[in-house]
Amino acid sequence: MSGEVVIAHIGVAARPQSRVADVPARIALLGTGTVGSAVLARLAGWDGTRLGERLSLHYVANSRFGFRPASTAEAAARAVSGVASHAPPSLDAVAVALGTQGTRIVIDATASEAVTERHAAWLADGIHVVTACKLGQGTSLARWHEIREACALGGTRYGDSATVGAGLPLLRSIRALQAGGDRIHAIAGVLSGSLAWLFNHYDGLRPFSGFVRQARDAGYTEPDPRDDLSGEDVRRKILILARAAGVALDSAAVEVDSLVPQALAALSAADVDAALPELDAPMRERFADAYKRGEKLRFIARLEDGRARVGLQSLPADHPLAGGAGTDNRVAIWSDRYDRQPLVIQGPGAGAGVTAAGLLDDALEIVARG
Ligand SMILES: NC(=O)C1=CN([C@@H]2O[C@H](COP(=O)(O)OP(=O)(O)OC[C@H]3O[C@@H](n4cnc5c(N)ncnc54)[C@H](OP(=O)(O)O)[C@@H]3O)[C@@H](O)[C@H]2O)C=CC1
Ligand SMILES: N[C@@H](CC=O)C(=O)O
Repeated sequence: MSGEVVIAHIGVAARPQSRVADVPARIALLGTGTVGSAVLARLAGWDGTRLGERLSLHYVANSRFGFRPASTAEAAARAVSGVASHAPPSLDAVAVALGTQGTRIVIDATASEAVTERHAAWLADGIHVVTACKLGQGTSLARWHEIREACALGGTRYGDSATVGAGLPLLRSIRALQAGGDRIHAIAGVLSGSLAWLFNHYDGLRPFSGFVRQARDAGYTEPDPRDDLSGEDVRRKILILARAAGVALDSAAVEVDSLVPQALAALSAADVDAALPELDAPMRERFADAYKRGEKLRFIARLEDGRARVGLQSLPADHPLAGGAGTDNRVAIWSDRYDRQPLVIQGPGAGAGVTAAGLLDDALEIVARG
């Protein structure tokens, strides 16, 4: 029914929200790096298709400039060219560009604290947020609550599929189990795509630092690879999973065993690349110890009995969590129904294409639900 206005009530104390049927959702994309440019490419590939008709891009920004694109193809080209004549980026411009009517969605493909700080305000104002950034739900418990409350207030949704497993059906499965009355007992597995890739490729012969550079250049690491190597990225992911599973875990309650030597941790981001060889000797030693026992190194997160731990482990080669290839995440979930044999979910856990697809899946789901 073209032109019909629907009043949607989602969540507790939802604000009335108008939706004009058959009008595409208005999108703002923040971040045009590895993930953001793949979002633009996927959107541009949908031009003229049924999927493309559901989403309309109204604002694009990175840390250097922001603009209102004429089309997704133009946005993709301008974002890549980085033309200096664009206006500076503005987070205030996001809501203005999205307007006040219809379904409005911010896609956050940054790792920015400043952008994350806006999530709750957008949600409370009726703007949905779809994010690859883990700083919203994977840091303080207070912020996690703030986001839940803002969703309830604004009648909005927080699309988080890309925050864990780069869009793998992990959060979705945990929520589906709970919706069916299951309690989650434990979660364990490989949650970092870059660390999976590193330990699937490191051979103890060539320098570990060279593999880190390759993983960074392939777009698997965080903008600062120390966020992966320190276990911080995995801490955020296990927190997101734990909270989704009903365990209100505080960030400080996760025990994290970092791979980053003190000297490397203390450097500014600009000096990290040159200092990556600091990793080589300690990693060679850990690899050699595991190799002697016929074992494999895997960076594992575990949640059990309301406690979580994250760190590098040496596992027998036939251990269920030692499998997988490339950037594979491999996660086991124990619940009431999966009490002896866990549910295991495995697949690529980093990379531009899968992450962009996860973000746009969430955006399309919001559009479908209205
Ligand atoms: N890479 C992957 O495989 C995955 C990444 N993620 C998450 O996706 C997010 C993005 O990662 P990735 O694309 O690899 O990172 P990149 O460093 O490649 O891109 C980050 C982008 O964010 C932009 N940016 C930074 N600050 C702001 C700001 N205040 N406003 C607007 N844009 C800003 C940067 O601008 P500029 O271009 O000017 O530097 C850049 O375009 C991260 O949170 C990461 O954890 C999640 C799953 C998988
Ligand atoms: N740096 C992250 C990217 C996805 O979240 C990882 O290595 O898993």
